[in-house]
Amino acid sequence: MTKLSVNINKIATLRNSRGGDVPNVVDFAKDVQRFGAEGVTIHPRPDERHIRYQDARDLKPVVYTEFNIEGNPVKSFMDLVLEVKPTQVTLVPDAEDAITSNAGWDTIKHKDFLIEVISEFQKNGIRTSIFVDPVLKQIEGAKATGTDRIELYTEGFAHQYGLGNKEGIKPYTESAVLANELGLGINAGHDLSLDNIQFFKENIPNLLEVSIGHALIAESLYLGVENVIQMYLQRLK
Ligand SMILES: CC(=O)[C@@H](O)[C@H](O)COP(=O)(O)O
Ligand SMILES: NCC(=O)COP(=O)(O)O
Repeated sequence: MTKLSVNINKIATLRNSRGGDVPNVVDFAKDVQRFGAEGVTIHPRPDERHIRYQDARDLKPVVYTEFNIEGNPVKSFMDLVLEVKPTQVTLVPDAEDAITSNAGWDTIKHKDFLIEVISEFQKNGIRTSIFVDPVLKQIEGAKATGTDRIELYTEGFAHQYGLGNKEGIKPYTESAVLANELGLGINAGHDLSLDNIQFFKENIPNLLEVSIGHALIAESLYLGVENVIQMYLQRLK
């Protein structure tokens, strides 16, 4: 059984574009859980261009499924996560000016740093996951950090799958087999979608959780727009 955690960053992006509170991210989080989502993911960035630090605090009392906060463990992020105490923190080595996450950790180079921050979160009862590329030595390196889980960075798979190349799954399957042998839990995310999720799941043994945002929100727009247009037309008769 693989849990679906909905990343609601894009809802905050839409809200921020008008400066008000529509759509409301807390209501959206309540609704995705009502509709069956098994987790809510946010990825606050230091510039707060979508999810704001205050959103994390406001979401804490309403997220009764798994609450996953992702981000680069700079001091302000660490303080926030230690205050909010989500179910899981996912550490992502994203540069401040990156449009979106674009690489996993070098778990060998940053081993000491990761050991330190991971143990701090674990001491506070927060499960840890670290964002990694599907590279065997990076999975071994992840094990050495003491993390509970890894999150496989799936952009490469999604890109290849979109081009019709199913071989792109291979490094992910091999990484998952190794992670299972090492006793690491396996999450995955980035550019997963209705098109590629089933194939991905079928090829990853013991996939515990996926976090999906960009495609899921875009798909919701496409799949909902007909209904909403009919509702407007009804009111304009
Ligand atoms: C780690 C990861 O792949 C996602 O959290 C992704 O980075 C979403 O962040 P943005 O919504 O800022 O693209
Ligand atoms: N961890 C991945 C995530 O939360 C969502 O990534 P995306 O679906 O917005 O690419």
